Amino acid sequence: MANMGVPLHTSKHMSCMGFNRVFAIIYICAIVGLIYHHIHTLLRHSTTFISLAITMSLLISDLILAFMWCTTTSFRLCPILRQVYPENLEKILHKKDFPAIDIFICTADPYKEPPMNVVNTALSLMAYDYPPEKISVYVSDDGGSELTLFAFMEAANFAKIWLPFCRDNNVMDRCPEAYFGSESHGKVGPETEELKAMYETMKIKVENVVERGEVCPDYITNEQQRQTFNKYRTPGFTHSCHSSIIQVLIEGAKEKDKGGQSMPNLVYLSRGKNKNSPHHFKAGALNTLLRVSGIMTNAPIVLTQDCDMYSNDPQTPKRALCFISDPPARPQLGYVQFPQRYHGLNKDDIYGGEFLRLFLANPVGMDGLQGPSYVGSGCFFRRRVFFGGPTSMLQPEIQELRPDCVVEKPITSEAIIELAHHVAECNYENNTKWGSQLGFRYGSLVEDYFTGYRLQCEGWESVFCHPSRSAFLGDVPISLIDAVSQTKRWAIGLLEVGFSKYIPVVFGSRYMGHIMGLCYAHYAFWPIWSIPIVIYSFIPQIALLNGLYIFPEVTDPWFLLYVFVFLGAYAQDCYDFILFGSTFKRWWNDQRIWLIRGLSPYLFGLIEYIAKHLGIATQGFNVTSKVQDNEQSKRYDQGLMEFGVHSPMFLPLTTASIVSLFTLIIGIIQMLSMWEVEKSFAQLFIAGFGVLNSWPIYEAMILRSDKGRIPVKTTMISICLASLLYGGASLILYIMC
Ligand SMILES: O=c1ccn([C@@H]2O[C@H](COP(=O)(O)OP(=O)(O)O[C@H]3O[C@H](CO)[C@@H](O)[C@H](O)[C@H]3O)[C@@H](O)[C@H]2O)c(=O)[nH]1
Ligand SMILES: [Mn+2]
Repeated sequence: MANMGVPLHTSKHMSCMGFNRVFAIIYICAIVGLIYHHIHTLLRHSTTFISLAITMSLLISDLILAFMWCTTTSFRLCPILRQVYPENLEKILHKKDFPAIDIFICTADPYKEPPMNVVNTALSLMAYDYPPEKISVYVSDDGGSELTLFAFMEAANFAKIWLPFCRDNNVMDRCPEAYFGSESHGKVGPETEELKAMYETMKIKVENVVERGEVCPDYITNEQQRQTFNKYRTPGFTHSCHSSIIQVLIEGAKEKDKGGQSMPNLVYLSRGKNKNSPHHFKAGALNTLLRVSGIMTNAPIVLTQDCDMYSNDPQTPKRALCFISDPPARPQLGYVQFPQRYHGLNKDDIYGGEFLRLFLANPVGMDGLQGPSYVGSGCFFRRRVFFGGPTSMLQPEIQELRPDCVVEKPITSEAIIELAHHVAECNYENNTKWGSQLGFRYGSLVEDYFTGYRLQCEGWESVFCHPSRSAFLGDVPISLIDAVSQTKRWAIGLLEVGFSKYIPVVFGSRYMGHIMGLCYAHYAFWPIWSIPIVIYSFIPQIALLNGLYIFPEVTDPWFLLYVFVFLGAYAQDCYDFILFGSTFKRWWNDQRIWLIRGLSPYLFGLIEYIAKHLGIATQGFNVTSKVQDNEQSKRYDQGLMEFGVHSPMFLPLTTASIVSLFTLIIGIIQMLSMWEVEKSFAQLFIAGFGVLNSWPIYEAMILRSDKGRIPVKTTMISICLASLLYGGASLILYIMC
């Protein structure tokens, strides 16, 4: 935009857009051809039950793959890249007119999310290069743990030195752990060493407390603190059953840092819970944060952060402001989303933890439409979006929570504290619109996706901002079981939206247009990828072992169509990766993890979702562990896949890899003895591709002896399953023919 000649942001279409559109048309023709071929085979050549069943399963697989390809393509039709110019901000908006920001940090379990890490995240955000009196940091502790509170009491003290230090030395890494762990801190001078020692002391103290599981008496310095900690020790207090606890740790208006400047507010909150009322996991925590912050500061801008996502760039709020303070550019702008990026990924990213598509490529694609979806962290919202659509404001149940209400009393005043406790109680939401029409939406384990989707359906737009220096950096799972468990939770959450009355292809398309509807459908139906992946991992192989050829011969022109469809999709996927700055090896690992997800978390997610609907099981929000085990980290850094434990989630993987290997060996022997490669080539190729992808699995089964290898039990069960599959299939064939 041009505001008095100085732009705050600019945008341009990505140069690949034209190519993407042309390629999409060609590829659609190929898909139509393929489906025609299947139907033709089905009607003409499927004379037996077996051939009918096989053709049907291939048809279903390819229909699902085609649908998913269409949804993926909708991200490629209108990608745009943006530039922001935060240096121009103050030419347009005076610093004193910057809007206030309420920052929310969620944590849920002091043993999976070490309080010291949460503290680091909070300190990095408090140290933003932004007027401190306009920042309030609210920490939500769903773990209801005195350990977390203790860590934050320590952090409040440390902040008084840390904030002026960052400001005076113009530090970039404002997360202490990152700063002291990097090279840059050596250059500043002796005061740094002193500060580092202080930080280490705090860290040891906090880690000590966590290890003991309680705050020991010598760490409690005054009567007020004792009373606070006693709240956690009253009889009947458990992390899932207690009344709300709110502690103002820094009252910005009253306290000054060591440099004499004002400070941001820092508020600790553990919402009330009891066993009989649902707490809605993170969405519930965020809504409580919205209300408590509404009562205390009611800033017009809200930033939500996961506890591991520390700030990597102090300019970030100003970048967000470049969009928010420029209403003509996007009149209905509801939020500015920064990508989730991670530190500590291993070189080739074996678990595809970067989620390049999810967090980078796809949002860039949606940015050219109505804007990216919300991904749970690193998102600056206008508070107003939580109270109805842009033109239809919804009233909250009490006046004080209106987004335009101005708070006049200090945050520690008795009236404010009392009301804050009241809105944080577990029964407060009964008979209100919270979670259905107000705030973050309930009903899905991926509250972020669901909330963003509902907001965009209400008419809100969004913007994707991804400066070259990552705005935030978080932790990634470093073992396969953690990675697949996380994806499984997402899969269940996504299906909860996909098969609800909000089904994106219908509901979303109606309110946002078909392309946006397809984008949202892409996520909602992620888990159904498991159907074709499972079919292609077993059927061609088992068929070949039984002498059935199910694809066109190499000399058949239809074979060329298969080659085009396969290579086209893979090559474009790889091209996208390189385009977004990744590497070939990372792409290769990403396509492997996609297959693994199809065989494991998507599949289990689908099954558990169905079980839940039949009333057999329920799923909670299993927090991803952010604790680093040294030995595990070492193996992760070497790029080894970490299995280590026996889990049913691994069985489809290991079984499929055994079946593929066996098929490849038998197939090659057959080929050498009969020279009939034309017929079996496609199936041999699929088995070979499976083997290539399964390499780390064979290694972990046979070659490795470290703790991360596949347990013998898992291998044994998979061998049995593979034999059963083969035996069962042969038996059916024998009976039917
Ligand atoms: O009952 C709960 C459960 C979780 N959390 C917090 O939610 C955040 C995300 O949890 P995590 O275990 O790290 O899940 P991830 O799968 O890594 O998170 C991704 O997926 C979630 C949806 O499943 C989103 O909420 C997140 O923002 C997104 O980063 C963490 O800060 C937790 O402390 C709560 O506050 N209360
Ligand atoms: Mn996380």
